Amino acid sequence: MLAEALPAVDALVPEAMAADTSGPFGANPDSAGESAILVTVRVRPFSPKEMTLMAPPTPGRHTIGSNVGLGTMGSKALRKVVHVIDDRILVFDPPEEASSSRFAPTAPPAQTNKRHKDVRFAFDRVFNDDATQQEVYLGTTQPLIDAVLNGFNSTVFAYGATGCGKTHTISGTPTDPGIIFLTMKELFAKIHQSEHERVVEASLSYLEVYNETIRDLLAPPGATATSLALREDARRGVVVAGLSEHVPATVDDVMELVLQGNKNRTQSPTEANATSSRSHAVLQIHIRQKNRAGGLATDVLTATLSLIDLAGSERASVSRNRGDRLLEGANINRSLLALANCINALCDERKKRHIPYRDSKLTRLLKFSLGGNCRTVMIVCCSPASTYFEETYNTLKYANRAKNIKTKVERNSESVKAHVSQYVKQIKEQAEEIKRLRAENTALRAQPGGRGRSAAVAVEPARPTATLQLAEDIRNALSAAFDTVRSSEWEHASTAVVADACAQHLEILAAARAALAGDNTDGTVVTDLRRALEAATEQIAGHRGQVGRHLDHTTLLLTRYRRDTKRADYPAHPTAGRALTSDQKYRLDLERRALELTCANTRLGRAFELSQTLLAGLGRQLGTALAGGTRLLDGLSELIDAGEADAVNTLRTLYHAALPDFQTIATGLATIVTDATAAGPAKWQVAPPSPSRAVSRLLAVVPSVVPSSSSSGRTSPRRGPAPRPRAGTTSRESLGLTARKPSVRPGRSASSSAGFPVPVPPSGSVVKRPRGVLSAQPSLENLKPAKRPNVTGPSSLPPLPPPPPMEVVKSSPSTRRRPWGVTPLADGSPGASDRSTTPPDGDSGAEQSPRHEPPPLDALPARSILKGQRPVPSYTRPTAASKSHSQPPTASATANRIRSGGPVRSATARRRSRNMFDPMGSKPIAADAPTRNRMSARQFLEAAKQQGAADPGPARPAQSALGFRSVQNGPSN
Ligand SMILES: Nc1ncnc2c1ncn2[C@@H]1O[C@H](COP(=O)(O)OP(=O)(O)OP(=O)(O)O)[C@@H](O)[C@H]1O
Repeated sequence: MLAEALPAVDALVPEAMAADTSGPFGANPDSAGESAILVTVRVRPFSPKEMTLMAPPTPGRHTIGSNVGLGTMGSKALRKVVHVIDDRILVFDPPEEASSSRFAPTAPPAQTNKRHKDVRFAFDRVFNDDATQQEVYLGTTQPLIDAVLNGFNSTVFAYGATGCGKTHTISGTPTDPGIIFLTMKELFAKIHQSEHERVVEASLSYLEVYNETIRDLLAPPGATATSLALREDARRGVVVAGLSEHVPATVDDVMELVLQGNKNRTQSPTEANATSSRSHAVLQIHIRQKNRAGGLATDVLTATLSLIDLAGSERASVSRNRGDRLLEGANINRSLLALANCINALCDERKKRHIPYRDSKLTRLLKFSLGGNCRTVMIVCCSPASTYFEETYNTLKYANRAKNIKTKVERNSESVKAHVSQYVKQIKEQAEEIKRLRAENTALRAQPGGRGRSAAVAVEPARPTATLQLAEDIRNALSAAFDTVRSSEWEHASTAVVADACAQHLEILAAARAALAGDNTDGTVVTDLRRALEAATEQIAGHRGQVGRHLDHTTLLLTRYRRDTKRADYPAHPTAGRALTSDQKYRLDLERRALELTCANTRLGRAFELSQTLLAGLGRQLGTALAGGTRLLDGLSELIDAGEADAVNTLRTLYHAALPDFQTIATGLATIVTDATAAGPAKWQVAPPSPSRAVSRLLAVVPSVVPSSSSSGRTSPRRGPAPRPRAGTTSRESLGLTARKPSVRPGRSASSSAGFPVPVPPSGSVVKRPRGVLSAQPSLENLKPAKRPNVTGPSSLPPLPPPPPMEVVKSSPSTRRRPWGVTPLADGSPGASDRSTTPPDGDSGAEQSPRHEPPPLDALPARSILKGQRPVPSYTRPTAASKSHSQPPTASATANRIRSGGPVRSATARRRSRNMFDPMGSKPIAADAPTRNRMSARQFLEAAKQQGAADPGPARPAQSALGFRSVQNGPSN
């Protein structure tokens, strides 16, 4: 029934609001276009003081006065003049009956004839006195946040009479925060949410308009409080010049700034409000944002959210303010009147052409909020008490009028074309962003059990844990250790191989020496020599094969271990702090064994290489030795038909001619063995021969081959007594092999135990060593070789048993050839062509070398002495130059030819030459041996067998002297 009596609510609602059913700003609050100011009303509850003035609910008693203001307070009881019907409609000053029956059930029934205004107002939203701060926020400001973030300016201002709850609504209390806190909280939350998409910059300013002056509430401490000027900017709107701007990072920063500004705000107690704000406060948040993925032109959105707490209007007559308060009230009222005029003008089509914004600072500040590009929310605060009757009524009337104000909102979007330099900046920013995100990602991963929001990011390889690190350390330590010993291992291995091989070489040499030093011309000498050489060759070849097999075996093992090591991967994530797992131990063990094998493999490889080198060297040396032996045999074969004396002399000549070859070999080998044994004992799995072993083996044969300097020179090499060293010769001790009983002082000449000089370098000189021999210097005390100055040439060879004087055997030239061109002189001396004082090959080196004096005749074999003949001097090794430029002056022409490989050879000799043993296929034994085949020891033996079978040579001593038959059947004798 009452509802029917009430005027139609819809008639009171503006058209714009009638169409708006979905929200305070219509269906799409973020769309551009015309927008009406959102007008909301909040009715505060009665204050405790007002509650005491309320008329007791005594029935039948008139307790509510007429329309009285504050001036009438105390004299008459209060009544409620604002009745909220729903969230959009309120009734101002309803009749008592209606009030009592419908709006105020506790109020007494009206018993007066007083006329009530009974005006209904419809607003966008009406909040009753029990509305919470959150409800007010959600119904007024919250929709603006998205608008601001979409580039729309927005303003929220609280309007109303003093003491009606404007500050309470905008700022609130610490326990019940108002719109500022709630707005900032959500605004910053949304900014953080969009951080990965947009760069949002937020700044804040806070000012007050007090007595028509603008003051910065956040001015830095110490700054002079000056009135700030207002500027109008076509693009930015109204700007307060000199206003400080602050950049809060969080909502806490905002609240700190707001509290600081509130402290600075002018506030004074008045009769109406103990905490009356005497100024208009304007808090502005400036938002500037752009997309992170910007192109050539970047859209920059800017917007300003203004939260304004106006000062309350007051009637001077009622507020009883004096002095400053009165002045403040006058200014407040003036600015609010200017605001009311602007609102009236904005709503009046006729006056719309001129809006009096300039009438006050407040209206100038709110110019764009009321009539410009801005979404505006007006929160009208009013008191329900009758003491605020006039103020509330006027406020509601203005608010109702403000509903007609329409603003034209536009998105503040600005397209900023990026300069090239902008790209650099962007790249830098994005690089920093990536860095920051990576750090954040790493931090999130480091959290135990937490993947955080980076779970979607590609999983990086796991960082090594402590256990894995331990395993790595162990492996590295193993590697380092093996690397350290590897070089010394090589050294030892080399030494061992060289020492072993050199001992064998010396044995060969000793055997050769023994064979050649004898006067056995029946062929067994050369047979023995050949046997010794072949045996040594076979031995070394066998040794080489053994090393090669070791090498193959270890290579195979190494490959296998490496493959297994690859298979046994570390567990992906071993648990930190635990001991190594069995898998890890297995892998480490594999690695260790692989490393050991690597070392062993290296050692064996080195040994193999060395043995190969030595074998090659040995082959060359054997070839050289056999060349001499073959020449000797060739000579022997030629001597078959010669007379005994001639043959013996020729043989001796040949012996002396071949000897330098062996001496040279011996010199090199002695150096090798000295150096090798001095390098120290080798720790090698192939047990190296100890120096003492090598020496003892050598000594076992050396005494028998030391050439005797006494008597006949026919001393049996194996059975003869040990020779006594003499001046110019070298004993065993001088070789350094029995250094415990040195017989040669340092500095004196020395020769090897085999009767050969040991080339010890003089101080500062360099001794050329055979290939494959280590350069280690002798260091063992008992193996020091004796020093011998200037022993580099054949001229330093010790004197050897000279050949006996040639026996002149008269024979017919037709039957008795003189194949070697020995021409006896008439006086018993060699002929004029026989330059007995020079080597038969004309070696010029004789001039540089001391020539050995011939031994006394009685020292020569008796049967070889020929009267009037001078002994043939010992020869030095012929040089290539001497071979090519000079002819042997004397001695046997055959011997010279044989020695020089000349063309005059017997068929047998040529055949022997073709079968020359050259096991390693090394360089030609001599330049004059073009037809010599390269044969292995086995091939050599085979060839010998075949030749022996094919050409047994019934009575040719030369064949037996070659030793072929002896290889197969033993020495012929
Ligand atoms: N909704 C409300 N709920 C509870 N208390 C309120 C409410 N609104 C206002 N008050 C109280 O009323 C008193 C005055 O409020 P407030 O200071 O906010 O008024 P005002 O409009 O800001 O006055 P002025 O214009 O003089 O500054 C304060 O003590 C405040 O706590």
